[in-house]
Amino acid sequence: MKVGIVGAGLVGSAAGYAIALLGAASDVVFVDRNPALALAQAEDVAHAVPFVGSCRVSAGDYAALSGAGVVILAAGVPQKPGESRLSLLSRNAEVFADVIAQVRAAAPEALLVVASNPVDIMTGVAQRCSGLEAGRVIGSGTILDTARFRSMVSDHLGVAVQSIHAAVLGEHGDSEVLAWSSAHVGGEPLDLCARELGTPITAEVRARIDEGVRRAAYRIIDGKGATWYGIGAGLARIVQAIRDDQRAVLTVSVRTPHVEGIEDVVLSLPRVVGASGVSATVLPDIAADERAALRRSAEILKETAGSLW
Ligand SMILES: NC(=O)C1=CN([C@@H]2O[C@H](COP(=O)(O)OP(=O)(O)OC[C@H]3O[C@@H](n4cnc5c(N)ncnc54)[C@H](O)[C@@H]3O)[C@@H](O)[C@H]2O)C=CC1
Ligand SMILES: CC(=O)C(=O)O
Repeated sequence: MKVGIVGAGLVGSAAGYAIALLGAASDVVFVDRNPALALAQAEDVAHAVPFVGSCRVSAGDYAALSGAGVVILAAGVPQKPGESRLSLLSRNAEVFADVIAQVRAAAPEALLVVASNPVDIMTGVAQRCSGLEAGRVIGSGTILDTARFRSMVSDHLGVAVQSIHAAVLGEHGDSEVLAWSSAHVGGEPLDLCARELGTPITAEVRARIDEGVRRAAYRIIDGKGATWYGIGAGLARIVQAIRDDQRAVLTVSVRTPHVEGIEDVVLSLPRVVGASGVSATVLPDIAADERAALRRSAEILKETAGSLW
């Protein structure tokens, strides 16, 4: 499968690198309004491929996206230190108005995978501009926050991250909801397992992990200006699920008719992801306070999106 990446900056190039190393695509094509950057990223990523396998990596204009099964949208501006994701909306909505029509003309069959922030709202903008059905326009949403959550729980318990099943729901941003009540470790409820291991989830532990996940992007941006490796791998994971029709359950963002009483909102829930995009949602059985927080997150996204779609 050919994967196009529009926006060959830090996130786009990290996604291309992860896709190439994982062998998640036969071809990766970078497109950027700065063609010299796209070409340089393609050349650099291509030089990693001989160490691991085979993937053709190139750069081009929109026409080069022809035949792509997936196009990742990572164009636009990132946050500055201290800035929230939602503050990027008007600037990145303008970028998408320019990009989506050209992507659709070049690659009409492609599923769109959105990374640009605020990713939930940008996913709604991409869905509206593209005219594609909702499940074919997938925001990376909280796939990264879920990875951060699982990683911190794994560190706390001293258990492999692959054995931690836990999800972050709602906005990819400040109002996101860590679904503690539905978290499991190797099939056992998290609280029970944590007590058995002698590493209970006390109120302090919970607050530390909640803050650690919710503030991760701010911390990393303070330290190195941007985040890219985590989301690069998350985008590659979505591409794998589509390419292999895995029907994997991933926390990604799509336009959703109803969430906790809020209608027509774009946010993350655990979704079944395969060759046709998102085909179903698996709503976890979460505690009442988490449901209320999910409703609040949906309200914030709905209010911020305003009349964008
Ligand atoms: N969803 C997530 O979890 C994450 C999302 N992001 C978001 O990803 C986006 C990209 O971030 P970075 O790669 O760090 O930024 P960057 O500035 O390194 O790259 C953005 C690229 O977009 C290109 N671009 C801008 N307008 C364009 C247009 N009209 N057509 C084609 N290309 C255009 C720029 O030339 C640049 O190369 C930001 O909105 C950022 O907030 C960043 C990290 C995680
Ligand atoms: C920047 C961003 O959205 C993140 O790292 O979560």
